[in-house]
Amino acid sequence: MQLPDLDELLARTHIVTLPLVTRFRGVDAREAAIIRGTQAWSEFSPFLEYEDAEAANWLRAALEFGFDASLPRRSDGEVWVNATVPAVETSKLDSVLARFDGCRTAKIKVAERGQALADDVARVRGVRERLGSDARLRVDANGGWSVDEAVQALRVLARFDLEYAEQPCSTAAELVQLRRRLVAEGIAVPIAADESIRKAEDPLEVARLGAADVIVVKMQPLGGVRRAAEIVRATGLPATVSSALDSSVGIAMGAQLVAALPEPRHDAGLGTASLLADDVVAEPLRPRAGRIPLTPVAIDEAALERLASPSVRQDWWRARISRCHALLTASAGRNGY
Ligand SMILES: O=C(O)CCC(=O)c1ccccc1C(=O)O
Ligand SMILES: [Mg+2]
Repeated sequence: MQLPDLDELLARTHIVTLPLVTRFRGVDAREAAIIRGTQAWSEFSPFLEYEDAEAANWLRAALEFGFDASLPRRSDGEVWVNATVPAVETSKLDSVLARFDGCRTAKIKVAERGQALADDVARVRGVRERLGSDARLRVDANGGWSVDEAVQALRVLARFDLEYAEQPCSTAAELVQLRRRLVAEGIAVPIAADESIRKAEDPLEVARLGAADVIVVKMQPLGGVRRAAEIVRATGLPATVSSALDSSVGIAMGAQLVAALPEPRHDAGLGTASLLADDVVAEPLRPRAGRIPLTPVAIDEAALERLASPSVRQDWWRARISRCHALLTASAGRNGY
């Protein structure tokens, strides 16, 4: 695939600020670059604190999706998604869950800084009570527990029957230790790796070490549909595709990764358009009857204007895209793009 040159890429780019319904990952709004590709609308939205070397992978994903005519694209069918429950108080659970129509799986954030295990227990119990015994519940600690804390927490949370615990501890080595301790203590909670895949120098280390039962894959940080699918294949582990709290454009990119993976598939963390108070498409990809469609999204040009970021933020993003584009161009000889 030919990289679009920088001027063309920037001319095709809109920088937007999307307000969130509920605070998530410590922010109230999500900034994103929405790109009119030659093949599809595409998104570039690495988190603000990420360095260029890491953000360049996200640009690679955006370019593949927007400009690569040889990327297979499915427009029929649907993707099952999970409800994503931020680390809210139990009094907010009804209003959060109401945004995830028909979801049979929920992922609940736990180990939030400043909260206690009792808060996590109350939240998981509250979701179990509301969704019933047939629902699959996962928790995501974002690496917030030590091995001891994770054993203690999962011993209690296992009562609510967990599909898995995502990134309970921060390093792959800790996940290995934790899995041994859980087996030794008869605590039946599978472990999923997220940050240990998407932020690792070597995303296959998790599989080699036996650090996880499931891997979480996000198409932007892993450099696109093909690279992410290849990582899943190479690990040989079951995968959950998830968003990085993207606009509906990024969600549609994630849905194509789901479609590229073999079945059976875990319900995907692609219900997160429901956490946004505004979006760049006419019909946001919010779950209905627990699913989102694979049809290409229709951009709302008026929304791109309404949500346009302040000019200092536009300048910041355009400079970031320029630097990441230069990094990709420099490595294009080896990687194709
Ligand atoms: O997987 C989901 O349900 C939603 C996506 C999500 O949780 C997430 C979104 C942005 C950044 C990090 C994460 C995460 O999985 O840790
Ligand atoms: Mg996670």
